[in-house]
Amino acid sequence: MTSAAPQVHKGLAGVVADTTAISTVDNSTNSLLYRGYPVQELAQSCSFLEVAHLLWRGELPTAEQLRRFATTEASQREVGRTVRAIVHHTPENCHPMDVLRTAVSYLGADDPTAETGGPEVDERKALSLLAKLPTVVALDQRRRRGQEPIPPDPELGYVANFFHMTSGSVPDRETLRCFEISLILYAEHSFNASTFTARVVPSTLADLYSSVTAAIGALKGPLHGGANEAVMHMLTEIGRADHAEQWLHEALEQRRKIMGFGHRVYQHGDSRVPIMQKALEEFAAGRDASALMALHHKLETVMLREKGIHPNLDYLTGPAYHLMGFDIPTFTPLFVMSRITGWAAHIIEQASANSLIRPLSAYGGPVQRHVPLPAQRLVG
Ligand SMILES: CC(=O)SCCNC(=O)CCNC(=O)[C@H](O)C(C)(C)COP(=O)(O)OP(=O)(O)OC[C@H]1O[C@@H](n2cnc3c(N)ncnc32)[C@H](O)[C@@H]1OP(=O)(O)O
Ligand SMILES: O=C([O-])CC(=O)C(=O)O
Repeated sequence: MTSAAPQVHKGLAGVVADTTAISTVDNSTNSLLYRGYPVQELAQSCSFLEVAHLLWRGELPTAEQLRRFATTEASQREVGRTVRAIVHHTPENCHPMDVLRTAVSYLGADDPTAETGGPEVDERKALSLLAKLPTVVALDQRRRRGQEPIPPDPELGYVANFFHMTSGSVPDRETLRCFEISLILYAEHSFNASTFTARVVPSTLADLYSSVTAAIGALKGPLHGGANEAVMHMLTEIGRADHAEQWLHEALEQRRKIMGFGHRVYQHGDSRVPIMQKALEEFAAGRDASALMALHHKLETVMLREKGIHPNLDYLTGPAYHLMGFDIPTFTPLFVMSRITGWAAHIIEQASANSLIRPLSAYGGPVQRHVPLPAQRLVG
């Protein structure tokens, strides 16, 4: 008697892999809660560091807790000589995500407590990465532009310091706020591919740096975090609003995936899009952005009409980061600067109630056969 073929859940679609108390994405209401708070409310009135504290400790900080959290972050932004050398010597034609992944891997090797576990130790490592990742991203963008590095300024807030390190100046309030909103929206999104990766690694009892290194690799691809870059490449390829309709028809005919559209969880639109749309429109209003915004709007309208598929967050952050002056290959590293918060929260949660993550597979290879003798197989 043969047993029934196991049911395969390709891409783990629809599979509930574990319980989490960190966030929930509700497709039926298009809502997203971080530790119970609607992301709309967090984006409206909180700073990114408050959200990081919320994700890691479960509660928004008091004024004193926030002061201590921000002081520790500001004091840890410097990276040592070896990390600066890693950034400097990694080939310029590699992707900045490769540089970031390598830098995090090195930071793990350089931390004598890397193998030590426990939520407090892991949160300390995560805060150190939260502080250092912007420094690495800024160093890399500047060396690719042939510019001298700018050291972090501990007197500046997290977002202002990042702009200072990349461009040498702190932009206006609208730019800072639009960027901060993007970080809050990118911070956490339940069991997405990179976060699931971040949980698989510590499920073997490996350390936080190994987990973050692997998660950076998972975020890089254009079906996930890499889409924010792909959106801007696509908009550049289309060029003008009056080209959008024909371009889209041809792309769909060639069965191309339209970057920045669709989502595994949301069928009726990404809960974060309206918030980011408003932030982008307010930010773009005072800038010379009307041609890009017209193209952006047109493509979205035609895509919805032709395919009924809504944009995701990357469709908004791509042009926002472009208008803020970041180079396109830096966009996914900006996502990493934010998602380190969600990844670390999940790493800590996974460790607190661990079970090795090891699914089954259905076998689809050849039936059992026997290795021929050398005289029979090593011929020709
Ligand atoms: C922050 C983030 O990571 S958000 C996601 C960022 N990624 C992107 O923007 C890349 C473009 N989008 C996609 O590739 C997909 O929508 C994903 C990967 C995000 C989700 O994929 P899945 O849930 O596996 O859906 P899948 O790719 O099977 O799509 C289902 C159907 O919708 C179509 N579809 C979904 N997204 C798109 C798209 N962006 N362009 C064209 N068609 C699409 C598929 O072709 C498929 O149609 P079919 O059933 O006729 O073959
Ligand atoms: O949830 C997902 O699959 C992808 C996503 O939007 C995210 O990680 O922010």
